[in-house]
Amino acid sequence: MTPHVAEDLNDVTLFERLGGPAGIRRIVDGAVAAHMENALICHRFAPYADQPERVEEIKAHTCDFFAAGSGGPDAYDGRSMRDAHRGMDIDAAEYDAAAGDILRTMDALRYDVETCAAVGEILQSLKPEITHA
Ligand code: HEM
Repeated sequence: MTPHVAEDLNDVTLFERLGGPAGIRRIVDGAVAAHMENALICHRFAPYADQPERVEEIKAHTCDFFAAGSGGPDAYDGRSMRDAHRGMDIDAAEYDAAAGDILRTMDALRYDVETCAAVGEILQSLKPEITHA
């Protein structure tokens, strides 16, 4: 491999490594399905079981948020993470459960270790905004 090619590979954004909008959507679909089965947090999502349109909206916003935050072309113009979770009083264990669902979903979808680690770092950075909002 020539140095030039190696440099180009390093320039690939996280958004591209996630597989763009389709890849992010697969992760969000898998993570939400996992949240529904996760004993620690399923009660947070249970009220939406009979609101498929609202679930679709939340998923779409989450995809847009991850796309913008990973270097995608479109800006995220939705609510801040603090505003989206305000009043829920999500604790650290619940947060870690949700983050674990996302990373296990990525593992199952066979994302490489570096890409999972990059998402893990972003999730850690969001924790103070989302917990006890
Ligand atoms: C892991 C990082 C997380 C991210 C990136 C994230 C992202 C989002 C986004 C973008 C929305 C949509 C807001 C909207 O439609 O305007 C949302 C809504 C929601 N999130 Fe999260 N979230 C995270 C963690 C959590 C956790 C840990 C819980 C609970 C255990 C949770 C529960 C919810 C619920 C119940 C809603 C729906 C709120 C509503 O109906 O307005 N989220 N989240």
